[in-house]
Amino acid sequence: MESTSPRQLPYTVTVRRNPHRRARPQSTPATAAAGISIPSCTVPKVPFPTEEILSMDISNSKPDPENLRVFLRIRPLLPSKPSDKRSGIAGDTKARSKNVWPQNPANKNAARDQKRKKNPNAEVCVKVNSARSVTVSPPTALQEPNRLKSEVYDGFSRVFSPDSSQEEVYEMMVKPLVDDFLRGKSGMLAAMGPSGSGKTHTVFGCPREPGMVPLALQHIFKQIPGSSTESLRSFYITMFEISTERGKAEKWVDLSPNGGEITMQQSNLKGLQEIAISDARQAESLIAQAMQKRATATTNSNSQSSRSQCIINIRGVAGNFDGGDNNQANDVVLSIVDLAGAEREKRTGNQGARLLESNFINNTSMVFGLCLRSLLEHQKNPKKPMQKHFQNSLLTKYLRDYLEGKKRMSLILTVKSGEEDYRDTSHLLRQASPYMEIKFNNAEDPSNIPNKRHIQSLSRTEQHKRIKLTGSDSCVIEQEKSIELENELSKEVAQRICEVELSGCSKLGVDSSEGERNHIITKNFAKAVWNVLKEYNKKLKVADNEIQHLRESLITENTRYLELEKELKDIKSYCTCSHIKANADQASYYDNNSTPERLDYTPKKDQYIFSEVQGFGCIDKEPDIDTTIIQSQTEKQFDATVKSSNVGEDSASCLGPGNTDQWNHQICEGLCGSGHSVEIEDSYPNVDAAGLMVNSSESVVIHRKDSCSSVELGDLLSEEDEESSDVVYTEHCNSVDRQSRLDTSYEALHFEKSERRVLPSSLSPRNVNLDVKNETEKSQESFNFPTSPKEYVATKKCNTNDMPDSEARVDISTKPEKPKRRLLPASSTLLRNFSTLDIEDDNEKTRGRKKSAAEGRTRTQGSISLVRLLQSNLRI
Ligand SMILES: Nc1ncnc2c1ncn2[C@@H]1O[C@H](COP(=O)(O)OP(=O)(O)OP(=O)(O)O)[C@@H](O)[C@H]1O
Repeated sequence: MESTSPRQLPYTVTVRRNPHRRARPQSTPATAAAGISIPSCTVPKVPFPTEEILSMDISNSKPDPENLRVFLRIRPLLPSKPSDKRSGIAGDTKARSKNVWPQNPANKNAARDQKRKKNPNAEVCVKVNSARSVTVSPPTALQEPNRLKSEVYDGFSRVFSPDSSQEEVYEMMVKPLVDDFLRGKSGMLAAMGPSGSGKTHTVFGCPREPGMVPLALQHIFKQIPGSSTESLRSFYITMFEISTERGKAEKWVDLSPNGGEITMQQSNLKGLQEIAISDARQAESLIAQAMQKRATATTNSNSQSSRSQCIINIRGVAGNFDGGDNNQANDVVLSIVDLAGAEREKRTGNQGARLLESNFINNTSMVFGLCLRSLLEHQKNPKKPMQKHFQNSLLTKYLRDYLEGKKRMSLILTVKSGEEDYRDTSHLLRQASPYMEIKFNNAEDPSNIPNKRHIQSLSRTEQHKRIKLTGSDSCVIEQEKSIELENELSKEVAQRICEVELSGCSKLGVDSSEGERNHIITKNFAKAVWNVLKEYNKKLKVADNEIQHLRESLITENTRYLELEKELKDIKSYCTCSHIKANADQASYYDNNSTPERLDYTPKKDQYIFSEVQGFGCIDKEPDIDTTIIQSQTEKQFDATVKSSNVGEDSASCLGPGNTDQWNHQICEGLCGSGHSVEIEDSYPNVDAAGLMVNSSESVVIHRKDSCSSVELGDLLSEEDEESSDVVYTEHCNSVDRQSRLDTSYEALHFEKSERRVLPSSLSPRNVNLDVKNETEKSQESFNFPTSPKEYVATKKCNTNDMPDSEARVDISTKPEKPKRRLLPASSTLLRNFSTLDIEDDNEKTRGRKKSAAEGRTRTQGSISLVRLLQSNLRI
């Protein structure tokens, strides 16, 4: 797996927990034809790891989605003032103070201030844990009755402590947005928080402490001379608010110097003045004028509480400002939203119009929060559609793209740290802290990915009047652009897209286009595929080496097989008759050099031959010994049926007592002349005469008589032409006492005729007593007969190739096998009759015995006569 187990790829991706079961390796056609299976070395088929490739982590190809950045700023505890008035802001404080309830909170605030002076940290509900975490603790008075506990909120992009300055907040929160804006990336910053928590202070600030907008403008125009912002050569600013008229309806108000009420058509604001800005000072002046127009009111929470949602848009345009060639397709917008703070009726004590405003403000804040919550839930569970909460307020309608995650935005949460502000602070953090999980996966960049909607919006935007500010006073209203200009802009947009894709764009690190992202994905995928192919190439090389090794092994095995086959043929050739005939000369060599050692060259075969020779004795050796009967050694071995394929086929030796030598010699010569070898043992010179009959193919039955030795060669000639190599030795010495000396009178050593046998026998004279046992022992010592069963079996196997095991078994204790009946030719019958000396007594001698098949035959009169004649002629 895993199989040999496949190698792990370098970009290992766990694709299969349970590796696929691999099919058994199938033998190739070549090996199948050769009948050779190579299971262990067969290279398993490995499927192409498509899943692995697809599951590879190509981290560089897809940037991590950007989360919604949520900041938290804690307003410091401020000493209460009888009347909070901001310089430069016109307000009817007298009129508003009438609506504030309770009418005179000064006494209450004074007591609180004294308490705070004694212990500034005693009444703080928010404590900063770290740069990203805060703990909100309920006041002591609320802990036990309401069972409130401290809450820890973590994960903020940044937590600004009460001591943090505007510059610090700007550097950490707004400056990145401005930098992105200058690089062509739009963004929005929205300030949320309860009333009086410092939203307006953070966004706009005051002359001593300028807020984010003035600092951003200073940053923008300060960076223009540099090279990094040369792409954005002109900027425009729009300022407007969403307020309510007596709480009944929302309205758009243009906060520009000459602005008025505007309307919204679809997603566009009709009548909104866009003021071109050339420097930071000009822009700050416009902001100041806008703040004077903004609706504010005095509440118990804030002496100058904002009663509307204020939006500031700074649009950057590429190209020359003065030339009028505004390429709005590449516009980027930096939006800063100052939301009206949610208010609690009990705390604010609003009544009448303030109360209606408060409801509008709270409703807008609620819808704004619902939109973000819906976006978050949709991102967590895509099956859950986003609710269209944005339709419930003008603010959310305008900020739809941001609230649906299509554009990047940031949130700054402002809270008050006083213990009386615990509920507002806790509510805001519980509501807004989950927004940190919102991701901008499909954030569009209108500067680089223009779409139809964007172009349409641009065309509509061009219809608006533009206010060109050459100073603090002058303004120039630009004429409407024609449709032809729109087409030209579209062409230029297309060219710009091509340039960005081809040149790689200098903004690659910041804003990778879709084409570049696809290119990176394709590139990494190609790398992954290339690595996989390299691994497979290595595997193929290893497999080739194994195949080569197996081929060499196969060749070696074939060669070895051929050698073994050749050896087997040689062995078979040794076991055949023809081979023995071919080795007749070697047998003669034994005749002349009959030493036991030399007979061992083919021990399994020649031992038997030698045993026969041993039993047969020699014709011309030591005539003083009449007869030596050498039984084949180990009567027990040869008493049973011994099958041998080679023994006795060709060897024959005849011994005859005295006057029978000549005849026997003739017999021997006849046998030898017929191609049979005669095995003559020299190691037994005392053998005087013996009746020896060797059957070349089948069997020889020797009957010893007192008068003379007679040899019955009944089967000799009859089976001469048979090619059977099996020889069965069967020796039955029915009348011989193996433990006693042989009686001088010949006892018939009757060897029952068996199918194949050679019975070594020798006839000794009457006066000669021969200890058969001694001879047997001597022969065993002299010759290497297979005395052990194992050796015997080995010998048997060597000599009887075609013999069944059942026939090859040696059963010593069992009865001798009955000779099989055979039809003998006439010559065999004749010879057998001839070998029977006592014709008349034949029937009497066989009386009481088990009649053999041959003896059972009736002789014809002619054969009897012929036998008598031969006997008389041969003087037997
Ligand atoms: N960080 C601060 N440091 C000093 N004074 C602050 C800070 N934040 C707010 N203030 C003061 O607190 C008062 C209320 O602030 P601000 O008007 O900005 O609240 P707000 O959130 O805008 O309230 P509203 O929603 O009602 O408009 C102001 O007088 C302001 O000067």
